[in-house]
Amino acid sequence: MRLYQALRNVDKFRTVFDFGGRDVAHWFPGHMAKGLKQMKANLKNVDCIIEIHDARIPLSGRNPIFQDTLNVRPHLLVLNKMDLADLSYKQKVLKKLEKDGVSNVIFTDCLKQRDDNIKKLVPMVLEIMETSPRFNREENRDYCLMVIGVPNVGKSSLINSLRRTNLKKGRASRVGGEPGITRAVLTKIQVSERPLMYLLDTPGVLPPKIENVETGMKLALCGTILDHLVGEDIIADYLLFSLNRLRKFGYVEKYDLSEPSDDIQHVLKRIAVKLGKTQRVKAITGVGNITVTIPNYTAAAYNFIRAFRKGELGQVMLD
Ligand SMILES: Nc1nc2c(ncn2[C@@H]2O[C@H](COP(=O)(O)OP(=O)(O)OP(=O)(O)O)[C@@H](O)[C@H]2O)c(=O)[nH]1
Repeated sequence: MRLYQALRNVDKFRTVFDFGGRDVAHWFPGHMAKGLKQMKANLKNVDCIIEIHDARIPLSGRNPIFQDTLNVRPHLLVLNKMDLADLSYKQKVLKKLEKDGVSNVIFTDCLKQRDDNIKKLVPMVLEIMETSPRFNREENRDYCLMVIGVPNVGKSSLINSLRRTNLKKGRASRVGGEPGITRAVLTKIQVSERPLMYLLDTPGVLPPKIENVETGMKLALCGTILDHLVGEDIIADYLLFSLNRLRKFGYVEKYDLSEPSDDIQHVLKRIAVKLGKTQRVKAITGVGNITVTIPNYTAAAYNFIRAFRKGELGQVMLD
């Protein structure tokens, strides 16, 4: 009976999120131009681009800056953090990506000690490369890959996971930079013996493409944009909105709520109380000073967002 009432309640929840006229222009600092320039300069030494993105937002935020290059160069899209994504949408996502011209896609979990998909990556890359012409590098017998992607999607983790899986050791032996590679910055790391395959050990960080505030908010939720630039309070509210929209009510039980709620202040208050995140503040009243206990909303918002990013509130597909 209570569940029935609670779900009826859910029907009255927000269906559209009010972004309050926020401007995303300053959400991404412009310091990445240097990295981009360097990446472009090194593309001539690269046979295949491994683009990595967050599996929870397979369509949002990918930077098309490399599109021109990607069109002519073998390209594999790795959708990482699959452990956090609702994979019941996998086929739909693959179809949509294929429609957009992205047909080489693999889902991975780079934190897993042994991820079968990571094992498949080198053979898949080889297959992609063998069916495409090699640009500028016909004479080379080894292959070189470059990992690119927006911040925090797991580029370094992918490189480590590839080393772990293919070289069976923690650290790969480094090889010196080839002429033409900016030696101080880019080093090649072997990831496979047969065929001989290397990847550039410094991943290329792309600024995400933020088409609108909602895309920006999804990127923020996944930890791609520094929280304080967007604001933890609004990220927490957008998280609550998204969980309700997707009917992912794990937060109700986790934080001892009586039912789903669309009111972020109410939810944060419950979280603060449950976690003991309260503050004692002095209040001056007509009858003297008293001390009152108030919830620490900021700490609660922080915890709510962290729990989501660790997968504790369920797997989601935000696109
Ligand atoms: N749940 C989960 N977390 C992951 C996975 N891969 C990476 N992470 C976590 O995501 C965070 C970012 O990973 P990094 O490998 O540093 O990402 P990056 O893209 O190199 O980050 P930048 O250098 O900031 O651009 C870390 O906390 C990782 O532990 C994954 O498959 N699943």
